[in-house]
Formats: sequence, structure tokens, C-alpha cells
Amino acid sequence: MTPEHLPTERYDAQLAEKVARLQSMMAPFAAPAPEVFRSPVSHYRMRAEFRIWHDEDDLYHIMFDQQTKQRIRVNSFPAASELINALMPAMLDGVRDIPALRHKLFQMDYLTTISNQAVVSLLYHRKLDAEWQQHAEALRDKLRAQGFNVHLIGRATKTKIELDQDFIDERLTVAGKEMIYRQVENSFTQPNAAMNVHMLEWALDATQDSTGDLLELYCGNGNFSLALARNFNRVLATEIAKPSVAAAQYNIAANEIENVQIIRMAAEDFTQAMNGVREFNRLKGIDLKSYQCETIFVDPPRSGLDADTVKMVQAYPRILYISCNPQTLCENLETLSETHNVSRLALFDQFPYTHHMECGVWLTRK
Ligand SMILES: C[S@@+](CC[C@H](N)C(=O)[O-])C[C@H]1O[C@@H](n2cnc3c(N)ncnc32)[C@H](O)[C@@H]1O
Repeated sequence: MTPEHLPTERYDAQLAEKVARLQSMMAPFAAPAPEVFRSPVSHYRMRAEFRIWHDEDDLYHIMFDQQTKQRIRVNSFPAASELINALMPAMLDGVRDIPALRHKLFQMDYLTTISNQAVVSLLYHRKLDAEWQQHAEALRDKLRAQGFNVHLIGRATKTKIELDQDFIDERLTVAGKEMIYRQVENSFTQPNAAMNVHMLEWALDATQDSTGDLLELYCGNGNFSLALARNFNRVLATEIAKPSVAAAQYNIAANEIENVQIIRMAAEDFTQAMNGVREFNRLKGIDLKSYQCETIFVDPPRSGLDADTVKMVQAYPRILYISCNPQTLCENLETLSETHNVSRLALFDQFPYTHHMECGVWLTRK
């Protein structure tokens, strides 16, 4: 695959290979056949980052070939949203002839939503000054006059200048209900919006007959917490990153959801609190014992769950586990499968044309 050409004709074969690979990885755990969710074959990524190459009076977006490390010029990027593709030439046109915007610009990061909002970050190897800000504001206004709903951010060492805001608001219809999700620049969000909706709807379906409350670790901006709130009395969710927690708090209010509480804490610390190893100020005023959690939901980073958290998770009758790395999922399942059955398995093709797989398991106590 080159950045400008997606082998769409090979999409089905590549997905079939992933299904077979996942099935063989999950065979030791007697998992059922996966429920498979296809991605759109193009324009599926809501975010993309490019290096910027300066060539005399011109400049363009580039990527590096992962194998050969060679530089590849990228005029269009069909994996990314239509909005990113429309913004890419507009950004270059806006920067090319303005030395204050162009000087030592080395990267542009794009984040977009299907609600058609965008934030573009310009990264520099130099200090940003008032002149930069003045020209960036002019560029932003020019882009808006062209019809883009865009926000610009300048970044340099220890500096972040947001011209007006560093977030955009996504709107997703999840099982018939429109949800608002604030997404913050440089914070985690699911990259493939269509696949995110499949994941949310699958999680809702898996937990539809739940009773009691839900405990969630690694909740990000409340993506799953808010969608799943309708299946539980209450949701208690934790997340380490401050901007994501702030976005989650906003999203609770914006969606008028009253049964979700977010705590900013590392999963490892929360596990210690649950095990009574240590007391934490952040948990003051939160009556953990009042929660009747029969289900736990985890969506950890690629490294999976640490050993103590696996043990803590294992105490719950039902476990919903979304993973962007089946390798670490399988490592965790070696322990979890001692006490739980894999009742459902799903493959979400979040990363088409790559080897990466996103999957979900629904575990029920034996
Ligand atoms: C795969 S993302 C999932 C986020 C969210 N569930 C979603 O769908 O957008 C993993 C999240 O775990 C958070 N995280 C990473 N390490 C953590 C830790 N040690 N404790 C708690 N959260 C952590 C990251 O900030 C990120 O938001």
C-alpha cells in the first residue's frame, strides 16, 4: 500500500486473513467464531499526522515508508476523512507564501469529526511569537471563509498556542440515540468513527441484560461510559489523562447523563484502592462500597492489563474487554480464562490494510 493508493480490491481477502488469525489466537480459550465488523474501504480515519517537507519555495506533506524509511510525498491520503483530504492542499496554500507560518514548520496533525469539524496543529522547531499568531489567525479566517469549520493550534517546545479552542465535538448516532463527544487535540480518540459506532453498539448489545452498576477502567473521553450508561444503574469510570477526563465531564453534561461518575486515576492505583492497599485523596467523597458492580469494562492501551489489574478484574462476574492488541489480550486471557468463559468475540476492522486488529470479548464467570 502506498499512502495515495488503497488496495480496496484486496480488502475482503485481508479481512478474511485477520478473521483466521484471530480465530487461531483465540482457539486455546475455546472462543466462539468472531462477529466481524467491516470498515469503510476508504476515508475511514478521522485523524492523520504528516511530516512537512520543504523544497525550495514549495512544501508538501510526506510520510516515511516503514520498511525502507524512504520519504514519500503525499498529495492525498484516501485512508483519511474527506475533510482531511480537502484541508491538506488548503493548509499548504495558506502557509506556502507566509514566512512566519512556514519557517521551521515540520509537522501538521489533523483531527476531524463526521460532524465536519476540524482542528489542525502546526508543529515548529522554533519559538512561536505574536507575528506567528497574527498570521495564523488570518489563515484560520481564510480557511473559514472557504467553508471549513476549523481551529488551528501552534506547537513548539513547551509551547501550545490555541487560537480559540483545542477540541472539536463529534456527533455519533449510537443504537438510535445521538451522542455528543468532545474530542481534544493530542488526546486519545478512536481513529475510525464508523468502527467506533460498531464497537459501541456491540458493547451495548453484549451488556443489554445487565443488572447493577458498571465499573470501567481506561475510559478516555467517556466514549463507552456514556453509551453504556443506559444499560446500568450507575457507571463509575476511571482514566489517567487530565484532558480526557475534562472532556468526559463535558460529555456527561452535554448528553444530559446523570448516572456516570469519572475519576482521574491510573488503573494501577485504582486497583490498589479497590484492594485496600492504599488510600487515595482522589477517592475522598466517593463511596466505592455503594456501587454494586457486577460488570467491569476495560479498554486498555496496547500493553494490556497489568497482573494486579487482571486479578482485580477477575473478581467480577462479567467482563467486557476491548483490545487494540490481541497479543496482550491473549496474555491476559491466560489468567481470565481460568475463571471465565469467552461467550462472545468480535473483530472490529479499525485499521484496514494493516496487520493491526481491534477486538472485543465478553467474558462470563464459569
Ligand atoms: C485504548 S484508549 C481507550 C479510551 C476509551 N475507552 C475510548 O474508547 O476512547 C486507552 C485509554 O487509557 C488511558 N490510559 C493509559 N494508561 C493508563 C493507566 N495506566 N491508567 C488509566 N488509564 C490509562 C489512555 O489515556 C487512553 O485514554
